[in-house]
Amino acid sequence: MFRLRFTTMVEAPLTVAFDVARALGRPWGSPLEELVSVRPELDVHAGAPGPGGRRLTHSRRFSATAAGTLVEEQLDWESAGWLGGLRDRLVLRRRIRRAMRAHLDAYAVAAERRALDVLQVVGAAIVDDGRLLVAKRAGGPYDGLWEFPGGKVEPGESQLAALVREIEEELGVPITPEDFLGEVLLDGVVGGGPPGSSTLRVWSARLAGGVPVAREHAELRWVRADELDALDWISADRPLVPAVRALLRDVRRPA
Ligand SMILES: Nc1nc2c([nH]c(=O)n2[C@H]2C[C@H](O)[C@@H](COP(=O)(O)OP(=O)(O)OP(=O)(O)O)O2)c(=O)[nH]1
Repeated sequence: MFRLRFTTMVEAPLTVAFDVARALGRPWGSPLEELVSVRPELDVHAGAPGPGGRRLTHSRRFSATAAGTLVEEQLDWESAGWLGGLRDRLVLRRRIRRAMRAHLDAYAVAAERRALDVLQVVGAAIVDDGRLLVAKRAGGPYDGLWEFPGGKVEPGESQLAALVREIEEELGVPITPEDFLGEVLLDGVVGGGPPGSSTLRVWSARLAGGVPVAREHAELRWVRADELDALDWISADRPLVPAVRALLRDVRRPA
């Protein structure tokens, strides 16, 4: 058996990175059978490409980072017999590595191009004195639910520039974004792109002056870590609550 690992960083939301990877398939002819598919985190396929009784398992993991989606791939190759194993190691491994590299370069370009058609939402987990600033939506389908202040990234705008602009518009204050906290899938169509493609990416942030005012929200509230669970969040945001809780605990820990 031999194993090959590849990593690719894609400037695209998790959903786009996952969907484009699935659509492009793999750089060899024979189809593999799906073993696991957890959109947008994990995709595992296995099968016997070509003659000789070899078995190949191909796993792809997708994780959100500040720079985009990190795609980690692993190929586990079981050869038929001792001689087959030697031949596969000497010849096939190099060939697969080359084919995968070309495939992954093309994949990154395709995913980044597709990402331009998908509307992206950014949010700020603004912390101060061990508390998080949460905002209650006013009107629309999420009326009365709590969220991270933020909004949609405009075409050509960087995500962090959009975050700073949205907070200035919504709360009337400047912020300094800090650490990337995570990315979650948004429900339905946020606007533009196929349904289910948009995600919310959240950064921790600090106030850089002033006092936040609810210009567009029904209410703003500073909450402690132990109050997070009880809030009536937009349901898409809930998976981010543990990261926010950890953030508030870190902030409170003495240096
Ligand atoms: N800002 C924000 N939006 C969220 C969160 N969770 C969530 O599902 N959303 C959804 C609600 C909206 O469909 C979309 C963000 O739209 P928005 O209305 O806040 O954006 P925007 O300020 O740019 O709005 P607009 O001027 O274009 O109407 O993302 C969240 O925590 N924060």
